[in-house]
Amino acid sequence: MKTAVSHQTIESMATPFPHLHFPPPPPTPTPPSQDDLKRVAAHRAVELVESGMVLGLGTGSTAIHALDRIADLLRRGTLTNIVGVPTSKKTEAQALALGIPLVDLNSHPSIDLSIDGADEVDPHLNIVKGRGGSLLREKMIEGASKRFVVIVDDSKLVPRLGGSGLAVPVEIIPFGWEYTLGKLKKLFDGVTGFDAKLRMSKKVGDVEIDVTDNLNYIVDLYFENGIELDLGSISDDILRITGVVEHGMFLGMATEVIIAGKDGIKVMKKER
Ligand SMILES: O=C(CO)[C@H](O)[C@H](O)COP(=O)(O)O
Repeated sequence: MKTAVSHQTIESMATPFPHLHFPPPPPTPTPPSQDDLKRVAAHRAVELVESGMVLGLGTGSTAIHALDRIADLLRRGTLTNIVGVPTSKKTEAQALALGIPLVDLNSHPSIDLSIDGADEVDPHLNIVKGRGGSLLREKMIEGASKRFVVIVDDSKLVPRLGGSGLAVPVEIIPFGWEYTLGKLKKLFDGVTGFDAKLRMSKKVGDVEIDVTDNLNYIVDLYFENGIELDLGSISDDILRITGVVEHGMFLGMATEVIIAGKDGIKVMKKER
């Protein structure tokens, strides 16, 4: 009893109008997560999809948001008669699970619109792709597209390719891989901070070489200061090495890049 009285006294002292009930202050808004930003960029890109289109379906944690949205619009009947060309086996499985009808590049060599993520985007809309290992199919499908829309959160913007410290991937054939790796190392001999490594993947209790959907290997090229050389020339030089299948620099291919940041969406468009 004594305790209750003294408690009320303290409360009355703390609140000048103890009979009034004040609602709790509104919660401070939490900043969007990186995944929220990826979703925002993806949903904006899907606004470009029209019924009847042939779509290139990208690979990765950003592209999956586009797939989800397309599937949702198909279910609602807002979009009809869409077919997708998947850029990887993983995307193929995801699209099938979501009920997106699929075709392939052989039957549909001209694609209306491709939507895909990227690892890096430079100010000229050149991009690096292939951290997920799907660079070859992505480059074929996105290269066959009338419109290629890249969707990223703003952490992917770099002043020059290679500048994020992530790799520029190169897909090579398994035969003689050490020879091809050696040739790639020689190409950038003398470039400060350069390194090249065969991509390894961890399997349960074991370490194994990463194998692409095309049963090839990947060499990751690291440029400590980003690529300071002419991108077109080094693209040609890499592709000239016998044993190299393709690299992950997509130069001049993106028609637009949709960038989501905490302050909103920015769209960079290729100059015509
Ligand atoms: O090129 C890719 C896969 O080969 C991906 O698009 C790229 O790695 C970006 O992935 P994420 O959206 O998960 O960051």
